[in-house]
Amino acid sequence: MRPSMFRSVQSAVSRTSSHLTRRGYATEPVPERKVAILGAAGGIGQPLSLLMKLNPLVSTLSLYDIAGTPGVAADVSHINSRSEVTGYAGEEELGKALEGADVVIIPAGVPRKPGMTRDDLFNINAGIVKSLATAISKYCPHALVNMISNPVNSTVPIAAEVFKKAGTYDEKRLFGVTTLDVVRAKTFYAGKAKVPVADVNVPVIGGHAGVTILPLFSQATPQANLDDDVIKALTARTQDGGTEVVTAKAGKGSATLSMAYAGAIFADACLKGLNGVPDVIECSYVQSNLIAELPFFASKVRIGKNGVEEILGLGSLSDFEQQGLENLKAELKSSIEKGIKFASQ
Ligand SMILES: NC(=O)c1ccc[n+]([C@@H]2O[C@H](COP(=O)([O-])OP(=O)(O)OC[C@H]3O[C@@H](n4cnc5c(N)ncnc54)[C@H](O)[C@@H]3O)[C@@H](O)[C@H]2O)c1
Ligand SMILES: O=C(O)C[C@H](O)C(=O)O
Repeated sequence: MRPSMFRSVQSAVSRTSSHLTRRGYATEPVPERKVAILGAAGGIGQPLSLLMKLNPLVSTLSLYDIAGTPGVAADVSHINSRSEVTGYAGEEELGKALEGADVVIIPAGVPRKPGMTRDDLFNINAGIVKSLATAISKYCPHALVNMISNPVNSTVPIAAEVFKKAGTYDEKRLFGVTTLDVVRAKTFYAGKAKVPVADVNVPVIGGHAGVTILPLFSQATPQANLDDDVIKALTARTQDGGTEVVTAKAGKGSATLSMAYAGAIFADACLKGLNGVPDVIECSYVQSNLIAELPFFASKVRIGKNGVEEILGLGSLSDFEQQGLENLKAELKSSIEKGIKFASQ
């Protein structure tokens, strides 16, 4: 667990309802925040529900799925942390699940099996995302939306189109969650650079599938003089990280635990941004004008009270990364167009 998150979890467990620190001094009251998780009974949804229950910034935790959420909610609700937990099951309860949500996290949809690409999930997940986005535009149009469902490169444009049609689109409030790529890049880099993983930072740009995932190891900190072939191998491993897990799970799904961790980190950043914490910066796949032909692109973004406050520049890229950027454009462009076309039908 990231050290700051570990401290959050510790303080969640020790915090009282009157917001006293462990030493007993009164602190600033923490704002009320409702977080809804759509797909909460799934492989990602369950551990993500647990992690969000441990987050002291959450006051109401709303767990929605087509089935199974009352059990998940009953289970995590016994944890002695701040939030009140409610489970909602079935479409007729979706409105109640979403009403008043500040942050909506969406890990709903089918995962990959060995041999599949993320795009192979499009036919099923596009429809799921479209209907969930329609409900968000109706019940909590101002929420920050954290899209986890794959293919993220297309599901984010789908949600954007749905919101546009409903007249509720605010590009600052829609995020594709690419945090797992960053988490992987940090872990793999620390292993090769032989530096403490907790100190490592690596920006990951582009999108969230294969070559569209572009880690910028030239900007990794702490810097290490790794050979070109090591950087190439680290890049390939980060791009194939999801497939590595899908293969190892041998038909039983894709990354769930590491994704729940990554999703919890990103949602925590959104909550901190909403609460006015300064300098909250994470990589995310958002509407962007950094690359002319790619209306959605992952890069470092500053998250604030209204969502995306600033899209940070890409910084200087090595020749290898510059080539990687050229290589990802065609695939990312076509995934974006596929999502937009689907949602406009
Ligand atoms: N962004 C990322 O980095 C990342 C990482 C891992 C997985 N994923 C994606 O996340 C998605 C979920 O993965 P998983 O392993 O949790 O799958 P899962 O099958 O274990 O869980 C998905 C859950 O979604 C629910 N669901 C289906 N239709 C729904 C609807 N209309 N409304 C609400 N819930 C619905 C299912 O009932 C199930 O509980 C997949 O698309 C997967 O590819 C993304
Ligand atoms: O690889 C997958 O299908 C799931 C997810 O996108 C991941 O990166 O682990």
